[in-house]
Amino acid sequence: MTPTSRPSEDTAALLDVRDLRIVYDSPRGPVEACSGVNLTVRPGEFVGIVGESGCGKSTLLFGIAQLHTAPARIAGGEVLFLGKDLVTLPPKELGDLRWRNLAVVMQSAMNALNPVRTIGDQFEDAILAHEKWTDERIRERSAEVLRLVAIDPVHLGSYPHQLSGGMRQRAMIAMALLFTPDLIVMDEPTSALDVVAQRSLMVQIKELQQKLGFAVVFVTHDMSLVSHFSDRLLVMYAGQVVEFGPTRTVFDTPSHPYSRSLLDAFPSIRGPKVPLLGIPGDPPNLADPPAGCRFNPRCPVVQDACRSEAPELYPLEASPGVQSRCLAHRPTDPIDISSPATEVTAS
Ligand SMILES: Nc1ncnc2c1ncn2[C@@H]1O[C@H](COP(=O)(O)OP(=O)(O)OP(=O)(O)O)[C@@H](O)[C@H]1O
Repeated sequence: MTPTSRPSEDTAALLDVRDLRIVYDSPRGPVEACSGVNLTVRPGEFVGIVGESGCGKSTLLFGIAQLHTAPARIAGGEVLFLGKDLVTLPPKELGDLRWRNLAVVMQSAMNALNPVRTIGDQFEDAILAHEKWTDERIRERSAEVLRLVAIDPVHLGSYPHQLSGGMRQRAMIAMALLFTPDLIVMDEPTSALDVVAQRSLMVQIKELQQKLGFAVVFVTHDMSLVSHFSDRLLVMYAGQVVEFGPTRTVFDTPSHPYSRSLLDAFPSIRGPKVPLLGIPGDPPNLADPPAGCRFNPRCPVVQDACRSEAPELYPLEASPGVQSRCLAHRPTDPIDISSPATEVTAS
């Protein structure tokens, strides 16, 4: 990847992911699920990551937290967090940073929590892995973080199966808050919940974030879910960042044709009723992505150049803070996508 793919150095960044490449080694060859991802997160910022299933969102999160396991491996790049590169950090130092400075909340609390240990025991394990606190201090802190997520501390004595799905997710968030980390990465923490519980959990995460000041990287495939809660939105497609910018701007005036298609595929809760447009075709096989722009076989405004020239992530002069991976946005010789699209090859 060339330096032009990294248009904005962000010296104030808490997390600075640089040209990260994550590969799954499969019997049929390497599958690059993250292809040169650049991403910055500032202290206290809420960054949403959206994209269709299989575009590499979870892989990226696992890579950021260095929780990836074989057959996944980091094939290049850096994950700078609090000035340290997590990719090369010795396991002991990485272990010290996790929970204390960087916490992770995964999709299903039922899988992440140990079913045969009480919530309180699991909080205690997490604390004792880092601190030699007294039993009383552990109890106090555990009760405090449960209260923060509106769960009665009496549930420190409960087993995960005794809590509702929403409570389990909130208990996981409480656990992530034990040391008030600088950053919490969340992989679809609301996806197993009904829409009402989803919204209430999102509101709660946002309130906690504003109160405690931690930054959030939040992965979802639901663009509308993060629209009200994130400061910046990163749109991923086929292992690459295709658009990154202030959420309102990306939402109101999406620049990349994929972002536009993704928005058209979700209903607006309050806006006028419009027919939902699906995105034709499927995301590509990452073992053999298409030449040129990876979205070209499905792009409604594809031009001939898109089939052979791979776009970089270009900063948009007209939209400060927005970057787009579309040849229409390259600073020199941008292509014209206003004319009717040539034939879309996706079925
Ligand atoms: N164990 C594996 N072996 C080979 N390839 C894999 C493996 N796990 C994931 N992949 C590849 O990585 C790509 C990205 O997967 P990932 O789970 O990160 O996507 P995602 O955007 O998080 O999807 P979802 O929204 O469904 O969770 C997949 O399309 C797949 O090609």
